[in-house]
Amino acid sequence: MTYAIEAEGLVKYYGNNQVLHGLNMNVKAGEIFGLIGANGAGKSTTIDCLLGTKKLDQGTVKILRNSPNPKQKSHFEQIGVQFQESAFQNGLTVKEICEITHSLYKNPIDWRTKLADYQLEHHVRSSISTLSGGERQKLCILLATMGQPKLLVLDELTTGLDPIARRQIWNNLRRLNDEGVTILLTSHDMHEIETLCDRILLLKHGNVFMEGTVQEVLSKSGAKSMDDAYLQLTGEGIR
Ligand SMILES: Nc1ncnc2c1ncn2[C@@H]1O[C@H](COP(=O)(O)OP(=O)(O)OP(=O)(O)O)[C@@H](O)[C@H]1O
Repeated sequence: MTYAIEAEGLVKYYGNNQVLHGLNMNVKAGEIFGLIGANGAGKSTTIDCLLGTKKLDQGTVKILRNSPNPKQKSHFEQIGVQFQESAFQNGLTVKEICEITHSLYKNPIDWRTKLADYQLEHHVRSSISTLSGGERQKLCILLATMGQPKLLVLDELTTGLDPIARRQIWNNLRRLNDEGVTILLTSHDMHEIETLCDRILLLKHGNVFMEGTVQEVLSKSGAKSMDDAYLQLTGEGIR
């Protein structure tokens, strides 16, 4: 079995607040893996620790068989990342940010041919600040794929996207996955998780609460949908 990510015993504190409590997590090469959990469960922190953009207090991570090191260009070129809030420099146009990102990689995609996949072809000369939230989100995902990554990491993938845009993104991700790209994503949209993910890990208070295929999680919970399974498993019913 080849793993794209192997993480063992992850511990992370912010000051005195322990956010990850010895988390173990493996993502198989070629799968779409969903990290789910309530607000504050530690999903973004986990992703940061896996990527090495935040320092672990304890534990080990192998990502594409190496220790995470965002400064090691040849390794990091293989990992495409879309963070929750992408900071764009003020005033840049779509074309400019694409050209800048393109120049960072050894084997970049021809981004102009991909704009239509993200419904951005009419926005090439638009300033990023004038894009809608959903358009900006799509641009983030396009930029994350610029270097032809082996692993794509997407934090809150389709937040703010309308149902059509969401499906367009899902199709794009499936296509990338069919081409061999491993995908790690977080989402609060259980329908999205059910539709896309081969396996999921439910994080609760910084530890594994449950993991398995969507089918396994559904049958363990006895629920018919991931939405119901999520509410039942976490016991976080609506009051
Ligand atoms: N830089 C930070 N400094 C201090 N505490 C932090 C920091 N970042 C996150 N936290 C805390 O760590 C906990 C986990 O946060 P994290 O962002 O990892 O959760 P999450 O599961 O991604 O949440 P959400 O679904 O709301 O995005 C939260 O209690 C949060 O307040």
